[in-house]
Amino acid sequence: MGLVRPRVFHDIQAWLYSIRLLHYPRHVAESVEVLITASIVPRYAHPGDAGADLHSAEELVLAPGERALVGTGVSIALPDGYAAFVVPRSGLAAKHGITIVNSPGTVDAGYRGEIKVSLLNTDQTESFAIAVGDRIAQIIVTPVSRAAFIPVDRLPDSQRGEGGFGSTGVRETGTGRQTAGSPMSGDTP
Ligand SMILES: O=c1ccn([C@H]2C[C@H](O)[C@@H](COP(=O)(O)OP(=O)(O)OP(=O)(O)O)O2)c(=O)[nH]1
Repeated sequence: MGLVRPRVFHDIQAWLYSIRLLHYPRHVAESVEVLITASIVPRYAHPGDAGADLHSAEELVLAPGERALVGTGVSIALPDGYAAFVVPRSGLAAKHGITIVNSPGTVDAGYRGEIKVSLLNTDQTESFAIAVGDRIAQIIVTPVSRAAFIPVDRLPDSQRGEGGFGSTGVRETGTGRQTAGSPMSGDTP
């Protein structure tokens, strides 16, 4: 069982990390080699970033509410047991309402075609112009398990049971306030 330390201990520890008297534990994840053909090779902007930026290979304008499948000029060969996920950039989403229709887009290990991004302009009034080379999305490469699905008549019990789709509400419980969730099958009353 882990040692339970008071909150003040962790606050002091965080301060020692910030003034570099203690070294924050570093976990250097193993990197994986991914063969690529690309007009612009995706790049991680900072150490520790999960996603590498994908660039547009096309020039286009997305009108308000419009979507388009945009080429990136990138094709990859992932090792078996890996997948890549194409996900939105938070800055484009927050500033311009640009998102990805099928986020996360799944790139299979066996796919050798060009990676494309299904961009959507959710802004109701502003068009969004994209130039060749603009960073339009990011790609996350990660190991994936392949499931062996085993049909059974009954699933084992669990604490969550069938509760889902907002069954725990929105507000923190234990504050004496009513949570905002609506009862769903599997909820406790
Ligand atoms: O955002 C995405 C999503 C997918 N793909 C590519 C890679 C992926 O391996 C392939 C097929 O994707 P998916 O399996 O999601 O598409 P599908 O609609 O099920 O088509 P398919 O019948 O070809 O599998 O398309 C992209 O380039 N960008």
